[in-house]
Amino acid sequence: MFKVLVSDPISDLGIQKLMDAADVSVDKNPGLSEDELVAIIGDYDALLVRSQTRVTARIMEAGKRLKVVGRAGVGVDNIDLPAATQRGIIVINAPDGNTITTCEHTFAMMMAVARHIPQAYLKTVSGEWDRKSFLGVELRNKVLGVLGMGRIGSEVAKRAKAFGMEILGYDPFLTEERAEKLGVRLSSVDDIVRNADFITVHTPLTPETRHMISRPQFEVMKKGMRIVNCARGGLIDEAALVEAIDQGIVAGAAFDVFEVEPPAADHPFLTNPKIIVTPHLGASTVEAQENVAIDVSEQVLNILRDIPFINAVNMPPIPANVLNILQPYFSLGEKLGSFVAQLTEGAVEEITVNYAGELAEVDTQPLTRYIVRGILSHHLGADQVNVVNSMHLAKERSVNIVVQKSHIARDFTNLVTVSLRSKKVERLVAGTLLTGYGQRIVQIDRFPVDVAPEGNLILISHHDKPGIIGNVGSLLGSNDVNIATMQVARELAGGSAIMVLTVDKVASKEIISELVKLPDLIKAKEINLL
Ligand SMILES: NC(=O)C1=CN([C@@H]2O[C@H](COP(=O)(O)OP(=O)(O)OC[C@H]3O[C@@H](n4cnc5c(N)ncnc54)[C@H](O)[C@@H]3O)[C@@H](O)[C@H]2O)C=CC1
Ligand SMILES: O=C(O)C(=O)COP(=O)(O)O
Repeated sequence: MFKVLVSDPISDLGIQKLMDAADVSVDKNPGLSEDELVAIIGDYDALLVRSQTRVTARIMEAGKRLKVVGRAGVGVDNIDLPAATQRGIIVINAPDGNTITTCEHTFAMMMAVARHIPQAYLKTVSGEWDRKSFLGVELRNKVLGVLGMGRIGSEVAKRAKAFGMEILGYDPFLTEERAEKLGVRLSSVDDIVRNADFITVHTPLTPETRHMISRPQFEVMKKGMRIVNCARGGLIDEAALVEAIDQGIVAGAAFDVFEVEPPAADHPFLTNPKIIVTPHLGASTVEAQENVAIDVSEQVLNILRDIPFINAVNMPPIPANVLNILQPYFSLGEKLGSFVAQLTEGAVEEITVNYAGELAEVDTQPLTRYIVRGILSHHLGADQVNVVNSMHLAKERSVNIVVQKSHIARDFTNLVTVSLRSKKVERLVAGTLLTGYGQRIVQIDRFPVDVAPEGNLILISHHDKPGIIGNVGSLLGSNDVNIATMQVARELAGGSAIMVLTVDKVASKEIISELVKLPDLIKAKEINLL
């Protein structure tokens, strides 16, 4: 039974799929402190959070069973990603489900700050009919600067057009072509800062974006501009904003997010009449909360059930066209890695992967992660290594990874060859997918073979002499080990040869040492690919 802890308020409807799963039990326990989480996290396989829970390295260290942290939303700045990667904890988010909701909140904030709605509301409900203090401005014909033209920024731009605004956009990934499609003028930060009547920020908080709007930017802004932050506290320098309001540069600001959340009781924003605030409500609609919870629950369920996943925050994304080519090879790659690791004696120093055929045309890094996972799992334990941390663990152990590519794959469409070098030996295995036959190992060291990489295998090296096959068969038979398939390969008649057997049950160590005593048999090694 997998145990999932939900430590922030997450939509019940959205996590229904998890709650209904027969193999999952869900505990909802929002609002725990770090110490309280550290005390209980050891029992859980998955943790579901929003932005409130800070998932620290301490929590992850205590989460000995923790496989996945699911963020029901976009921002993962509350999760220690390097610590997660190091421990092989997969971090996933739900980036699409709250885009429209957050965009609409941004618009609500922009209109509220243009028309002083919260301030007017407060006066009206207090019994004062004040129609003089709240003269607003129209959005029509105003210049809106959008910093960060990703999902939310682009949706804001689309809606701003309908309001008759002129839009300047900046994003390192915004192309001229896309800007034109969105009806946005591609601009620089400086352009936007100097010319906008309204600025809205929609970037993540990174060392580069931290205080992207600070004193030097406020100094050159149009007098009377208004600014909105429904992305992340810290993008706009809070102290510099208060100064810019005092200097009459900024006429109004609308903030949904703060550098420290919740803000201290004496935070200057809370008493400034020109600043309106909401408590990080950007994603808080029924629809968005259901969407993100559904997305994250599905992914968490797949990860817990070991169904290959394609996207994680702590792993580079795989484009769909590349995934189509690579995905069928993920399981084969892992098995080839495991196979060659079981053959190799001594500490692995170098892994060489050769991709031949169509595979050579695409970015094969995701497949390499599976191969390395297969190799390292043999030594470190399958529960310790996954595709998120496999490369990191190899690097940590100074294992050199060499990737080679060639367009010619002998007679196959694709061929994946994995060699391992240790101080003692160099071993090699190659595999492919054959239409109608599935996964095949087609080469072991220098011997061509045709073996399905599954189940219990015994690899025997021997001299090519008559009687060997019979002797091996009789010994295994007399020990009640049934041979399902057998392959023999040799270099030259009478030279060195190998035999690969698939057996129905694991042959004990004693049987393997009996095999080695047979005449002309050099080595026998059991390989498990379950
Ligand atoms: N207030 C709230 O409740 C919510 C806040 N958010 C936050 O909103 C922000 C945007 O979210 P999405 O649009 O979904 O993310 P996104 O990843 O689709 O867009 C972010 C964009 O920022 C751009 N960017 C990065 N560095 C930049 C820079 N120096 N200058 C300009 N652009 C830069 C990126 O290229 C990307 O296109 C995130 O910080 C997210 O955490 C998201 C949902 C709800
Ligand atoms: O999705 C995001 O990045 C958000 O900031 C939303 O945060 P929340 O899930 O409402 O705590």
